[in-house]
Amino acid sequence: MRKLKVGLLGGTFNPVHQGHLIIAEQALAQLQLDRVDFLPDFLPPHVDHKEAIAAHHRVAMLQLAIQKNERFGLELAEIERQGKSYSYDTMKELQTQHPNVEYYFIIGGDMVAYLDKWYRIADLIQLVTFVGVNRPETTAVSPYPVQWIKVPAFAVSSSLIRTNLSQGRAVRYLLPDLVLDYIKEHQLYGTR
Ligand SMILES: Nc1ncnc2c1ncn2[C@@H]1O[C@H](COP(=O)(O)OP(=O)(O)OP(=O)(O)O)[C@@H](O)[C@H]1O
Ligand SMILES: O=C(O)c1ccc[n+]([C@@H]2O[C@H](COP(=O)([O-])O)[C@@H](O)[C@H]2O)c1
Repeated sequence: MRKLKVGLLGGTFNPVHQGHLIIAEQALAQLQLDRVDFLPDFLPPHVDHKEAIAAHHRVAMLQLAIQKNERFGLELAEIERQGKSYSYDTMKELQTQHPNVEYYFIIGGDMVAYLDKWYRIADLIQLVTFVGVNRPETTAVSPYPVQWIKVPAFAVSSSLIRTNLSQGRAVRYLLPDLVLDYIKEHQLYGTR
């Protein structure tokens, strides 16, 4: 039986934005995946501290953002496990639970250079295929077996959205309308 090909887009999603949706859809189409699951972290595994709003808000916004795409899903393993969200721990758990699934872990092209800093990277590359999101004009290289996809650059980030929101600047169309409505309704990121 053919294994199911599932993409995972891991991140903090603080908040989710169009850049995330664009790369998930491109990975789905270019690699002919069956599904892409968004994987929100509980605590980002970086050495430097990264603040994020409560997980239930980040998850609620993700649900609103993906609800119209039947091939997008949510993977809540890291939220349920709590603690630091090391990808190795997550993939070990998911592979054990779903042995009939082949996982593709989607990461921004800039992050590929830092893969050697990831927790148990040598073991992790046995569990997933990394998908590097590259810009059309650049060449992609890595000592690790990364499968590259080319996606037009859309330079939005969650930090930019948080900054704009807190300073009353425009963010419409940088993220889905429903997510922006949720942010305003719950007065997140300094909105009122
Ligand atoms: N505009 C974008 N284009 C391509 N990849 C992106 C973009 N924004 C985020 N990503 C990738 O999506 C994944 C999850 O990102 P994350 O949730 O940390 O969002 P972020 O916008 O990078 O957040 P922050 O600005 O808070 O650091 C990462 O692999 C990141 O590289
Ligand atoms: O496991 C690690 O050591 C590790 C180090 C850096 C990043 N990651 C994962 O990579 C994904 C994107 O990270 P970030 O910080 O860009 O949101 C997210 O799922 C993180 O858990 C994982």
